[in-house]
Amino acid sequence: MVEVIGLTKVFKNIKAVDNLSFRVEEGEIYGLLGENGAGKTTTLRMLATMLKPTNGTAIINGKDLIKEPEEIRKEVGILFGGESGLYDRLTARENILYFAELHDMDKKEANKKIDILARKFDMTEFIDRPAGKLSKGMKQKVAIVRSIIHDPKVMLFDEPTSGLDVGSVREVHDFIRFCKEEGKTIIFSSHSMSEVEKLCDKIGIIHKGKLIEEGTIADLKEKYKTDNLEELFMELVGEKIEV
Ligand SMILES: Nc1ncnc2c1ncn2[C@@H]1O[C@H](COP(=O)(O)OP(=O)(O)OP(=O)(O)O)[C@@H](O)[C@H]1O
Repeated sequence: MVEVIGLTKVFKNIKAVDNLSFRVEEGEIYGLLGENGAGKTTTLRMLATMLKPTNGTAIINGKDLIKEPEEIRKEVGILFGGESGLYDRLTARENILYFAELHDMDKKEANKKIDILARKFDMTEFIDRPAGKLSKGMKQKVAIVRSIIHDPKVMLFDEPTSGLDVGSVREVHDFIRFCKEEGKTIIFSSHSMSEVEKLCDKIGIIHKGKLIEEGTIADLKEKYKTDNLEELFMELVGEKIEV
């Protein structure tokens, strides 16, 4: 379970995230939807302890983000879109093992787990090849396994499909559904309502760092009397721009 409480991040004169609060239950996929610069990445980086909040906190599986960052790190996995951040000269396996070591995992155990996950995600053919020689989709699979090697209970996805082809997008979506089946708590950021609509149980619309609307797909359709959530999103965000 994740409960975000008044989370705020100020960079010099920019309030990137402004008093954000929302809650995600176990086994639920929460879609954080917003345009470029809305504050999605900053929110997820704070939840992953990669950035220190200016204010507010989050309770992740009973642990406090501010008071127990080391504990939170064990609970959380994060997958980014775009550059996968792998070391090109290391093999896919070595990249994952390096990350497993940072999480104090036993090397033998980690290797066993990599073999299981490599079979699951159809990676056995390239798991021992240098990451620099892999395609974008293959690299994203390596990043996927790296993100769950320590078996986190909470998964954060920051626009994980950006720059991928249709087949790879489907694989990432399948992985997100797999995480849900495993009972993980999932927060997924995107600027595409159709992508969020396909995957998420609940949506939070974020604009200029603030949560401006929240609900299930059915709730939002009912509230705004529309089936076209993409249009609704543009309207909500557009309205706020004019204010
Ligand atoms: N390290 C930083 N220093 C200064 N400003 C930053 C920093 N990181 C983000 N910002 C600013 O904070 C705001 C929110 O950025 P953020 O990356 O969280 O948005 P986003 O919703 O993830 O957008 P995108 O879809 O483009 O990734 C933007 O105005 C951005 O310029």
